Order: sequence, then C-alpha cells, then structure tokens
Amino acid sequence: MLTLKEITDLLKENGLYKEIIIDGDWYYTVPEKAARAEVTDLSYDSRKVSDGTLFFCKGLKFNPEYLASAIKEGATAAISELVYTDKLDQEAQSTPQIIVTDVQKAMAVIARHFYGCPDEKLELIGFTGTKGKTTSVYFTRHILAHEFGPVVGQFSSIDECVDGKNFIEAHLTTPESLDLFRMMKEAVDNGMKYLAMEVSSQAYKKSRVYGLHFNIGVFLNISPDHISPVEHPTFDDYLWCKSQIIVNSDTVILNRDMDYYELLAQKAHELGKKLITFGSDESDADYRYHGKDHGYFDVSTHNDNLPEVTGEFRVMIPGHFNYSNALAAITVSAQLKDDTSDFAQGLKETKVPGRMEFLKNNAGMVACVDYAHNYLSLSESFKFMKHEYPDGRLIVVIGAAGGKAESRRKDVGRALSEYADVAILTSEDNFFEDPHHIDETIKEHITNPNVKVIINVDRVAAIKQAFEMAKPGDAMFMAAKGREQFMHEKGRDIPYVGDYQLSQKLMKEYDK
Ligand SMILES: CC(=O)N[C@H]1[C@@H](OP(=O)(O)OP(=O)(O)OC[C@H]2O[C@@H](n3ccc(=O)[nH]c3=O)[C@H](O)[C@@H]2O)O[C@H](CO)[C@@H](O)[C@@H]1O[C@H](C)C(=O)N[C@@H](C)C(=O)N[C@H](CCC(=O)O)C(=O)O
Ligand SMILES: Nc1ncnc2c1ncn2[C@@H]1O[C@H](COP(=O)(O)OP(=O)(O)OP(=O)(O)O)[C@@H](O)[C@H]1O
Repeated sequence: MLTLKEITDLLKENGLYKEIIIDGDWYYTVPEKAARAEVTDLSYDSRKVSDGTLFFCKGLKFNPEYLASAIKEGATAAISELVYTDKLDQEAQSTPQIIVTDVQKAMAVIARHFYGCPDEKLELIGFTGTKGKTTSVYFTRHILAHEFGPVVGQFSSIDECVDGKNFIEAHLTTPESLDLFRMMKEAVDNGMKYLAMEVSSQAYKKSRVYGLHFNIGVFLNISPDHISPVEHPTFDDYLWCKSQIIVNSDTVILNRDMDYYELLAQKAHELGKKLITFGSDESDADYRYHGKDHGYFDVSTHNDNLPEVTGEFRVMIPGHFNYSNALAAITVSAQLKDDTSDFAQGLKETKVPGRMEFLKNNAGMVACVDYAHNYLSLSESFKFMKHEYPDGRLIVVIGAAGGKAESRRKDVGRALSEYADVAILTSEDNFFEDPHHIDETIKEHITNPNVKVIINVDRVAAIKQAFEMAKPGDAMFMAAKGREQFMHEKGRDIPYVGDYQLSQKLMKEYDK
C-alpha cells in the first residue's frame, strides 16, 4: 500500500511530477484529504481496475473513455501525461489526476516501490542482443538451477517463471514495468534468489526497465532489426537503447566477436564497469570456445583474474551460434559460482521450445522448426541447414510481421536468395497488414532467380505444401513461429495450431 502523498513524493524525487488536479483545481502540494488516500493496487488496464487502484493512462491507443471507466470502477487516482479534465463528467473529476512528464517512467518508479523494491533481493542477470536472448536465458537458468536448486526465475519471450518450476506464457520479451516488478515480488516471495531475464531494446525505449539495476548485464550481438515507425526510427536508436544495459549493470559481459564491440567496450570502460568478454577461439576474449561437431565445444579461460572454466561442453540445440549463446551463459554462471565442474550437466539438459527443433520420420523427411526471423538468425540457421543437409533442397516456409520491423522483408528476401531452393511465403503475425502485400514485398527482394517462390498466405496450407513437395534428402525449415499457438491478427491473438505441432502431425502422416 502507498498513499497518494508517498506516490507524489516519489514522483517529485524522480523529477517526474507536474501537478495534481482535483475537481478542476490544480495543485502542486497534494490537498490533505487526497494525500491520505490509499493505493492498494496498480493497473494500466481499465478492465482490471477495482476500488483502491491507481490507474495509469498510457499507450498509443489510449482512449480517455478508459479513464472514465477506471474511475467508475473505483480508481483512487489516475496518472497521465495529458490533462483529461474536459473529457470527464463532473463527478469523475473529483478523482485526483496526477500529471507527470513521462507516464512510462512514473509507472516503473511507482511499481518498483509499490512492490517493495524486489529487484534488490534478487541476483539479476539481463540479456540483450538481436538474437540469442531467449536461448541464453534458458541456458543460464538450467546451469544455475543445476547448481543452486529451484531458486532461479526467468522472464523470457516464451515464458515467465517466478517459482523455479511453473512456466506461464509470455506476451512481451520484457514485460511492462508494472508486471515486471509484480512478478519480481512474486519471485522473491517464492524464495527465488536469481532471475535471468531478456531485456529488449523496446524495454529501454518504453522505460519498462527504468530504474532497474542488473548485477550482470550481457550484450550478445547486434544487427539491424526492429526499425519501424512503432519501434526504433533508426539503427542508431536501436543500438543506443540496447546499450543502456551497460549503463545499468555492475558487471558487463560482451561478445568479443560482435559488431560495434569497440564502441560498447569503450562505454563500459568509461562508466567504470567490470568488463568480461567471451568469444570464439579466434578472438582475444577472456573466455573462448572452440566449436566441434554434434554440439560439442571446448572452453578455455585467458584471464587469470577471472574464475577459470576449462573443458568440453555440449549443447543439445543445433546451430553453431549456440556455442556462443552457451558460452555467454557459462560466463555469467562462472561469476556466480567458482566451481564450474557441473555446468556441463545443466547446459546439456537445456531445451528451448521452438528453437532449432528437428523432426524426422522413417520416410527420410526432415523439418526444422525455428524462431529465426531476421537476417542474422536466418542466415546463420540456413547456413547450418545447408551444412547438415548438403545434398537436397532447402524448402523454407516463411513470412514477416506486419506493421513493424519493415526492413525485415528485404532481409528475409536476401537470406532466401543466399541459401534457399524453395521459398513458400506465407503469413506470420500480420497485425493490420495484408499478408499478400507483405509476401509480395519479400518476393521483390528475392534476387536469386534459382529460388522457386510460392505465395500461400494460409500458413497451415503452406506447411502442408512443403511436406507435399519434400523429397528424400530435402530439408524443410519453418521460420519465425516456433511453438507459438497464436497469430497476431487485427489487434487480436487468433488461435493457431503451431508450426511444431503441425509439423509433428504431418511427419507421422507421411511416415512409412
Ligand atoms: C510499441 C509498444 O511497445 N507497444 C506495447 C505497449 O502498447 P501501448 O503502451 O502503446 O498500449 P496500447 O496497446 O496502445 O493500449 C493503450 C492502453 O490502453 C489500455 N486499455 C485498453 C483497452 C481498454 O479497454 N482499457 C484500457 O485501459 C491498455 O491496457 C494500454 O495500456 O504496451 C502494451 C501492453 O501494455 C503492449 O502490448 C504493446 O506491445 C505491442 C503489442 C508490441 O508488439 N510490442 C513490440 C514492438 C515489443 O515491445 N517487442 C519487444 C521485443 C523486441 C525484440 O524481440 O527484441 C518486447 O519487449 O516484447
Ligand atoms: N547468437 C545467435 N546468432 C544468430 N542467430 C541466433 C543466435 N542465437 C539464436 N539465433 C537464431 O535466432 C532464433 C531466435 O533465438 P532466440 O529466441 O534465442 O533469440 P531472441 O534474441 O530471444 O529473439 P527474439 O528477440 O526474436 O525473441 C533462433 O531460433 C535461431 O535461429
């Protein structure tokens, strides 16, 4: 519980407070009666408001009717950047409206205190990067849980875990600050000691992690992505947002092989951060991997001031990039536990739903279901497929999201041109866009005339088509949806069977 006085004081301390409006009158000092009002819950969704809730008016699609409805449901007060007095009837105007300079930051600051600063009671590990966040979080949780028991929580784009054993489907890579701090409190209440979480560039852009301090922050890689009117206007903005993890972490772990390494290392140095690097054995990283076949790789340590990790490890998720993701997780874990002898076990047990999952049958059919959807991940995954299945065709079922990351359409076309033999272009998360238009744009960017291009916007039919045309030796690749069982379509989540689930069924049907 917080009083309105405590809330406005917090906002003042953080330079976010402007004024409070009650019955059309504007105040800087909160009037006595309002100051004592108690906030017993927080919400940014009018449909979840009840007596005692502090309601946050936020979002691109925010409508003042939501505020009126929140007040009707019993909101104690509302917080917004805009003044909505003229949109409310006389009675509703008696509910205090706190006006702030930035509602997203206000929400983070208030949520953190409302939930008792749970971040201070957890060893927080944040992962950012264009690709590999989810996989690295999974690797880290498995290694740490193997070492310390079920005291490791996880926030990933697939699922969230606040008790070390139960997993709830996630809707964002990094939750809204309000949900983030609420779940952190639950994690603390459940006895969690560690939390491994993904930190998207949007999380910094939208202040979802405002005021959040990481014990360890990892930057995995960077490549142009998420550039669109609703995400980042430029690559520079995307990189800058991601680089905020350096500012907000005690120990910074950087991939020595990544683009812009020097820039990020300079930033870490100037900010006085402890910098640790990992990379391939061709780099001068502190921790290095040497990739072998079948998921095996060796690790060596090249800095006497750091805990030593040596020996052979194995990952059960295909793709050479997973050596790098795994070493990131090993590097993190080695800073938390000196004896690293058991790390290999935790790592080996890690599976990530919908990431490089292979399905095969007795008819010699092979399908890989994966989440790759930008140039970096597609080109790496396709390269791996070509290496593993050099004799047949690579048949790819793929689309691109509507309404965001528009540059991906060109990148998908480029990756297909470089590696695919057959491209079946279909729907992904279309949002409000016509999938035909998205697929035509991808097609325009497939410059290699040897790629057979088919457009089939019905994703189920497209996957069936891949199975129908696959011959022994060919490999199918279903991109971008993994095991997800919904499609974002016109503002709603439409149920979808799932690439993995459908492919599994078809594998059985085609089995001999
Ligand atoms: C651009 C962006 O960050 N958008 C997110 C943001 O939306 P928003 O704040 O603009 O809110 P909105 O959807 O316009 O809705 C307005 C507000 O009205 C409220 N409302 C709505 C209806 C009602 O009856 N009453 C009511 O109060 C809603 O609760 C909301 O607070 O907050 C919403 C939840 O509060 C998110 O669902 C939404 O994510 C959208 C769907 C999204 O796709 N975001 C992507 C770009 C994203 O954030 N991706 C990154 C991953 C990137 C990566 O892979 O690296 C992520 O972290 O997930
Ligand atoms: N280090 C890497 N480099 C290139 N591609 C990668 C790397 N790690 C994973 N991938 C590819 O990217 C896909 C997504 O991986 P993962 O979910 O771990 O990344 P992510 O950063 O969480 O992605 P997103 O931001 O899209 O949720 C994988 O299925 C794989 O194809």
